[in-house]
Amino acid sequence: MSTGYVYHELYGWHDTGTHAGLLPADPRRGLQPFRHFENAEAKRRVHELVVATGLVDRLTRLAPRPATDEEILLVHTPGHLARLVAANDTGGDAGDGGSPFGPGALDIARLATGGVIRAAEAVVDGEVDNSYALVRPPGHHALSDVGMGFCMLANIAIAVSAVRASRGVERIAVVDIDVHHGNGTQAAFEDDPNVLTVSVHQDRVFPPDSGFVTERGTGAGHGYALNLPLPPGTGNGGYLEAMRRVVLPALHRFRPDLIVVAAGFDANPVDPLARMMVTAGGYRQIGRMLLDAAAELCDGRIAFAHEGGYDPVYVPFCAHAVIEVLAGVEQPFEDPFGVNFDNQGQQELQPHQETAIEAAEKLVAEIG
Ligand SMILES: Cc1nn(C)c(C)c1/N=N/c1ccc(/C=C/C(=O)NO)cc1
Ligand SMILES: [Zn+2]
Repeated sequence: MSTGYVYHELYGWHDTGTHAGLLPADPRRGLQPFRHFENAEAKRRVHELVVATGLVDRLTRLAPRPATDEEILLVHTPGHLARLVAANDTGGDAGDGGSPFGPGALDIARLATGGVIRAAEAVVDGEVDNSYALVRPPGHHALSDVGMGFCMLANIAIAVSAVRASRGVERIAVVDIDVHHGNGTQAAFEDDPNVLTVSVHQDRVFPPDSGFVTERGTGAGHGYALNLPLPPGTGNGGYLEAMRRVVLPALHRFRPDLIVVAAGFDANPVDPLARMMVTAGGYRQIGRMLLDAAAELCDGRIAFAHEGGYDPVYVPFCAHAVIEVLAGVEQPFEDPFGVNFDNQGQQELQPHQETAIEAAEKLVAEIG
């Protein structure tokens, strides 16, 4: 099993400044300066754990390249790119006031997008069996004409469009396990029946009023967007049931040629930006299920792109667990927090979670 791995030190240099977590510091509003939640720490520490455990020696390092204007414009408007180019010397905000960036950020964002493209291309070309792109800034909230939710460029939507254009890949499924709704990826392929987008997320955390089970895609794409908003507090039991009853059946009906995973780990029990309880062991099982689906449906072709996940201590164990599965590691590295989190009350599937799952499960049969 060969697993491609993309990481570059420049991803850690993306400067999101000293917001008070999410909002610009402002003494008049009582907002004391503090690092932005989307800072380098969690992702840099994922890489450090991958190196320190020796897992990196079992991976095939793939060097990222900057996404070209042409690739970016497959998804984004010229106006959006022009605004990012214009702000590249001074720094600015991706568009929603909560997504700041420093000088040169567009260069890093292009490298993140290009890293996901490289990871996807390597899988399609058979250079590796599967891949993991540990990139920053994230991308799954970026819309064609505006960035948001810490995202400047729609990394996965651009990579999906790029491999379709350059390699003629027909049917691509994007599974978004980030705890926030993958609104940007969904919007990019809203009317496209050849791209299935499935997002499992905490109900209405971000973007606000987004990710309802009623959002199904439009026109020819109706039925090819699937949303499963889960209640706060959902743990491994709820997530694995969502995988078994919604995500995997949807993939089997859609029969993709390639699976791309928006791998956010902010559904973990100690993440500052959500309220779920998925452990590294839970993520390991989710990764296993997705890898098995790829093996059954598309010769194992699956590429993961890192999205959110903000706790610098625990996210490394969650991402490491998934990368171990991709690399076929038999003896997983132990999660030192796992026992504690597994023993938390109500980790198993709860009735109100099953109700949410049933609502999405009904829609799977409509995937053509
Ligand atoms: C609260 C609040 N107040 N205001 C004004 C804003 C802008 C607020 N939250 N913004 C958020 C909250 C969460 C995210 C998560 C992103 C992610 O991890 N995606 O995967 C992004 C922005
Ligand atoms: Zn997220």
